[in-house]
Amino acid sequence: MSSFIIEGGHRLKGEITPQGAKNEALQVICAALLTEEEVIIENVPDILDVNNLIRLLMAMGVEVHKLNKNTWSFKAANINPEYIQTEDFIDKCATLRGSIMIIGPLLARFGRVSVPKPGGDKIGRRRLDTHFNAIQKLGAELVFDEKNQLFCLSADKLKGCYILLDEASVTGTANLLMAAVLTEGETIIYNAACEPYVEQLSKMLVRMGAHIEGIGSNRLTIKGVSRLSGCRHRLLPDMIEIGSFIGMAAMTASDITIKDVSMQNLGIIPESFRRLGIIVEQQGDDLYIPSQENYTIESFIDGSILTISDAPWPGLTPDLLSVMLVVATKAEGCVLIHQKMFESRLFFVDKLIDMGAQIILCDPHRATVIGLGNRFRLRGMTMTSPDIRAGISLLIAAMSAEGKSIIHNIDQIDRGYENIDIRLNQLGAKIERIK
Ligand SMILES: CC(=O)N[C@H]1[C@@H](OP(=O)(O)OP(=O)(O)OC[C@H]2O[C@@H](n3ccc(=O)[nH]c3=O)[C@H](O)[C@@H]2O)O[C@H](CO)[C@@H](O)[C@@H]1O
Ligand SMILES: C=C(OP(=O)(O)O)C(=O)O
Repeated sequence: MSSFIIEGGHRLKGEITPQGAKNEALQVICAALLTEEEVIIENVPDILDVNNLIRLLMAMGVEVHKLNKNTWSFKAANINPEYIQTEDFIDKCATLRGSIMIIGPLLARFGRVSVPKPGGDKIGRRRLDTHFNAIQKLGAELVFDEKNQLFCLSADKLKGCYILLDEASVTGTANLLMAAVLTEGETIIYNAACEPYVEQLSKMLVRMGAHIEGIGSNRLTIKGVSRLSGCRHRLLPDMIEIGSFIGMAAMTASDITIKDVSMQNLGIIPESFRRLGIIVEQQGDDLYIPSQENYTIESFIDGSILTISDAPWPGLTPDLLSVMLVVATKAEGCVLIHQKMFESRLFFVDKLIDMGAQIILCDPHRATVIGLGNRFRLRGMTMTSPDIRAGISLLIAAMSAEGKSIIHNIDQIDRGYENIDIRLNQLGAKIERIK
């Protein structure tokens, strides 16, 4: 496992361009399985999760070519049905959460698929009922092979119907949508996740020949077609990386411009950082974060302590709460961070407490941060990254801390941030990668 050695206290200056979005990449790469024709995807981030998914598709028999640094071509004309039964397939699926989204396309195209519990962050229970309950409504049969912990789905024929999701699951919506576009008849998905990445997937599917109405809303109406064609698709910038850079700039009192952020797809993210007192200026489609010595957390209008909590889109993404929590440790004022969706994502605060931050972990979902402003600087420390977003948050903490820090298990960061050490060092950070 690799580690980062970070020398804290360096301010960053300059411009940084966000990578293509990890969570969109995982959806649209799976969508390439829906057609025998070539699908070209641009702006693909060079990160562990995406590379693992590409490796999985290659092993399945998909013809894959890297056309240039961030552009890939996929042709799923000859998928090997036997490989999908092998241990190697199961092991590869288990490396990432996104692998669950091969179910919809493979079931719709080949009538059967078996997958293990997917990998991804260990941030609490991550059930898949929404995926399987919905796909069963389309007519698939589900058998859970307890001994091998495999979900086995089969269907002679899928048939469109009305489906009300029990929760607006992002990967669940994507999976069902990908099955529905090749399913006979009309499928209505209500309580669909409607974040920009699902919207992007829908637009891509329409370019491939699918009929989808209600794109961008939580009610999608799909009229199934018998085949889809190839297409070209470009990923949006990664909103979680953009948010991470905003937080990093604030914590290190840096002056940075985040280029080409696709402002209309950031939703409530810039405003949420503003509530922590951070100046986030829109300049065309860039975000400028000026160097700030101090920032003060707002209170609610009635004077009570601010709460920042996650909610399905257009609410605030849960993937940025760890970053916001770290940012609050250096602010003036108090905030309650309420992580509603995941139950084990806040445990990393013990490391921040060891660094000197004042945080009360109220329960697995809530932490109160008492910002210390400039009265105290975090101390550098040795720590291990438990998950992707805790990882980037600890990196931000280490960059602002006094002295040296070491972060182990940085695979967790590499899962979602492309060459983060190299890109941040170009702006003035001092991060060394050791194998
Ligand atoms: C590969 C990928 O795209 N991963 C993202 C995707 O995961 P993923 O699609 O796995 O997450 P889901 O949207 O299914 O749900 C995430 C968690 O939130 C809970 N939940 C969800 C919806 C809801 O209305 N109420 C509710 O409580 C679920 O029970 C679950 O514990 O969406 C999550 C929520 O934005 C993000 O954190 C992940 O980064
Ligand atoms: C939770 C995340 O990823 P995954 O769903 O892939 O585990 C994340 O990106 O923050």
